[in-house]
Amino acid sequence: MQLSQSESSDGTNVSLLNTEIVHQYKKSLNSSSNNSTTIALQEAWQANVKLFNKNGDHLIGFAKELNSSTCTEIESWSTSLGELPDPLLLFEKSLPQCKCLSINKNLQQNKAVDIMQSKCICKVDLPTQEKSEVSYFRPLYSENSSQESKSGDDGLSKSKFGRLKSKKTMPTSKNIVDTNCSKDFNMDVEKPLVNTDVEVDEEKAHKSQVAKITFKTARETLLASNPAARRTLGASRKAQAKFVSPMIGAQEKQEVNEPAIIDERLKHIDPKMIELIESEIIDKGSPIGWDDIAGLQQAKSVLQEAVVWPLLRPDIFTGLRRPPRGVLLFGPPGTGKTLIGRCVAAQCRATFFSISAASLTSKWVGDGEKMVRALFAVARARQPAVIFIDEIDSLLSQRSDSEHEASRRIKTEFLVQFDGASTGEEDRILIVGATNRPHELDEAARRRLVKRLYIPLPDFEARKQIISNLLRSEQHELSASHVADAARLTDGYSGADMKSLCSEAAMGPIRSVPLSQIVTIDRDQVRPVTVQDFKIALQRVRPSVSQDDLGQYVKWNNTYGHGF
Ligand SMILES: Nc1ncnc2c1ncn2[C@@H]1O[C@H](COP(=O)(O)OP(=O)(O)OP(=O)(O)O)[C@@H](O)[C@H]1O
Repeated sequence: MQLSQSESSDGTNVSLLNTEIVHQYKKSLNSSSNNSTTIALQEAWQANVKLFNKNGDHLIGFAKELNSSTCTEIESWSTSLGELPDPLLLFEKSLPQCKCLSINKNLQQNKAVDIMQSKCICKVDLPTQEKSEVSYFRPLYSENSSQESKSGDDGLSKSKFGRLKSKKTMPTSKNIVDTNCSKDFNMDVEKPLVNTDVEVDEEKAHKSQVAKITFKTARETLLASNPAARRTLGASRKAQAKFVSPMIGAQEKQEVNEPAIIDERLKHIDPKMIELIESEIIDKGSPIGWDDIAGLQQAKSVLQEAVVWPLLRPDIFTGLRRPPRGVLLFGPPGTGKTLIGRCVAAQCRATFFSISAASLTSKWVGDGEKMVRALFAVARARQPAVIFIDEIDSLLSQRSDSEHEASRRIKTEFLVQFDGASTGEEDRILIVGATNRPHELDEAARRRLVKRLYIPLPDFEARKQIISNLLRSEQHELSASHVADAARLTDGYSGADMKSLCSEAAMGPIRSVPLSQIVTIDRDQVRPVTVQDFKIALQRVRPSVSQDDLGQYVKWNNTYGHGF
């Protein structure tokens, strides 16, 4: 994504404060589907917020001066603008005001010029240190900007406030260059102010003040804090260019520790795939702790011992203590398998890659194989890493005659990569497979997923904990014994069912609000969740797992499971 469309010959990014850019920036921010880009854009946003807000008062004052004698709407406009935290809105609103129709009318009567000359608040000179921060403020799209810059003074002496005479519409990339506006904005603020001519002096001070408000693109912001990212951003990047993660934290870490290895491992990987993995597959949700997972004590302690400690201390878990590289979590749906995967990754301070096996064959049709290769390559570059494969049965199921050729190839590639990751002594990659259909896994998968842990339905204590945890963020009237009653009545419910139950109960207070008040009611006036709400919810939310299914899991666990 390219935000800045022009660079001056000396490499300085130049930009013009206009709605075109504001719009473009905003659009990029909203439409960015790529996490790395979004972060970079947000960095740019933050940088600009500071700049814009710092100068917001000045802009408002300036526009107010422009309008004060004529425009009746200016008072309410400036009042609301004064508190405006959003710099883009500020500019969207303030720039058109400078082109106020009534000003134009008054200009013809020479009134506005008088006002500006006598009252302009921009006479304040800048402290020397601040001047050095001031950057160019000239048309982004003008190829002749340097020329125009030279002629800027002339233009100004002819018509100091010529921009007010420009077209009523906001400048576009095309008309900016043609109007006096471009001359006015076209100033070299590093030139010393000339004190002999008071008018010119004021004018320059005014322009310096305005010129301080410089739009920073995402690229500029990112490069300022992370110069190495230059290699990954912008048009100069070739398809086979070395990958340098645009993530600022990760970048520093990689640069310092092992840049050569990372680049080497990703050399033959399609950069688009890497970007896709970075944005869609790496889970960046809030970290999960063991206490966030109710019950499942045995599974948790096995994982702690067999996986977390070894990943944290690879130096002492060697030889016979070498950890398994593959873990299988099996059990009914909604029992916390994904939660466990995320928790393990968080505890190991590992990058968590989460992918559904089904999406390899459907979402990335034709590219599944490449995606598997890229996934493991990125995981190697970002290790320690936990690769969580949901519905792993659909990837590693028993072979059948009807098996599609593409699926077979993905499966083969997966096993090759898996073996590569488990034999590499230095690699700290854990593959966690999750499935609701363990009996469909083939022998090759079973052999590789060494630790096979049954994740059953939550027991009474776990259900109590789930209800308590979920109610913590709600206003409610349930005592400990009420929670216990609800837990007793939910035998056979999965963790996900428990969550649905609590959500349903939490809707009770909302449903009791009269329809006419639903939009206006104060949050504090909504009544707390009651026992009665839970009773109603229990009639509506039923368990999703059948007893027959449970029997199958227990049987498979007895045969292949870890056996706790
Ligand atoms: N043991 C648990 N403790 C706390 N919450 C749980 C637990 N199990 C399930 N939940 C709740 O259920 C939701 C779904 O859990 P999760 O996605 O981990 O289940 P899953 O076993 O991976 O399901 P599936 O097999 O359908 O992918 C969680 O977001 C959480 O709110």
